[in-house]
Amino acid sequence: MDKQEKLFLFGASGHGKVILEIAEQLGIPVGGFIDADPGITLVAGYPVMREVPARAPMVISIGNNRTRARIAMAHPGNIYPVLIHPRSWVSPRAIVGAGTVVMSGATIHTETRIGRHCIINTNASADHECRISDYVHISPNAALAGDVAVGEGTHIGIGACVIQGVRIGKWCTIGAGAVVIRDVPDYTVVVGNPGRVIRKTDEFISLS
Ligand SMILES: CC(=O)SCCNC(=O)CCNC(=O)[C@H](O)C(C)(C)COP(=O)(O)OP(=O)(O)OC[C@H]1O[C@@H](n2cnc3c(N)ncnc32)[C@H](O)[C@@H]1OP(=O)(O)O
Repeated sequence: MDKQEKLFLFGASGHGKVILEIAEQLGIPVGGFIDADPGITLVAGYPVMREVPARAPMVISIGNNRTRARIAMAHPGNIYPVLIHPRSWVSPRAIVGAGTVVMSGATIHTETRIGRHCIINTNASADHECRISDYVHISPNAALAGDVAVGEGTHIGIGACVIQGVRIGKWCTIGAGAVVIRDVPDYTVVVGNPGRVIRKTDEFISLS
C-alpha cells in the first residue's frame, strides 16, 4: 500500500484499538474506523464512519472469525495490507496473507504460511512449516509446534498449545489452555489436557 494512503479499520472495538496502535507504530496514517453502531462516532481520537470507502486500504479489525470472513467477502474491492507489529518476529521465509495482523511479541518461524485475514495475537507463536488457513485467529500466548495445520476460520484459544504435526480442521474452536495432541475434525470444539472434542461448533460456514 502507498505509505501516504489512509488506512481504515473495520470494527471499532478493543481489538480495533490494538490494531490502530500497530498502524501508528508503523507510521501508517489512519483515516478512521468503520462501525455499524450509530452510537459510536469517535474512537481514540479517530472518526467512526458507517460506510466502507471504496477501494481504500482496510483491515477488518473484528475478532470474530465468521464476521471477519463475511465482511471480507462483502468488500472484495478494498486493498488489504498486512500489519506486522515491529516487536514481533516473522521469518523472511514465512508467507503472510493479505489483511492479516501480527501483534506484538508474536513469532512466526521459517516456511510457515498464513492465509488472509488472520489474527496472530499477542505473543502467539507458529513454529516452522505451519500452514494456517484464511480467517484463523491464534489467540494470545497460544503456541503451534512445527508442521501444524490449522483449517479455515478456526480459533485457537488463549494459551492453547498444539504438538508438532497435528492437523486441526476448519471452523473449530480450541479452548483456552487446551493441549492438542491429536488431529481435530472440522467444526468441533476441543478443550482440556489432553484436548478432547466436547461438541460441534454452533454455526457452520463453508467459504471454500
Ligand atoms: C485478546 C483476546 O481477548 S483474544 C480472545 C481469547 N479468548 C479465548 O481464547 C476464549 C476461548 N474460549 C473458551 O475456552 C471457551 O470456554 C469455549 C469456547 C471452549 C467453550 O465455551 P462454551 O461453549 O460457552 O462452553 P461452556 O462455558 O458452556 O463450557 C462447557 C464445558 O466445557 C468446559 N470448558 C469450557 N472451556 C474450557 C476450557 N478452556 N478448558 C477446559 N474446560 C473448558 C466447562 O467447564 C464446561 O464443563 P462442564 O460441562 O463439565 O461444566
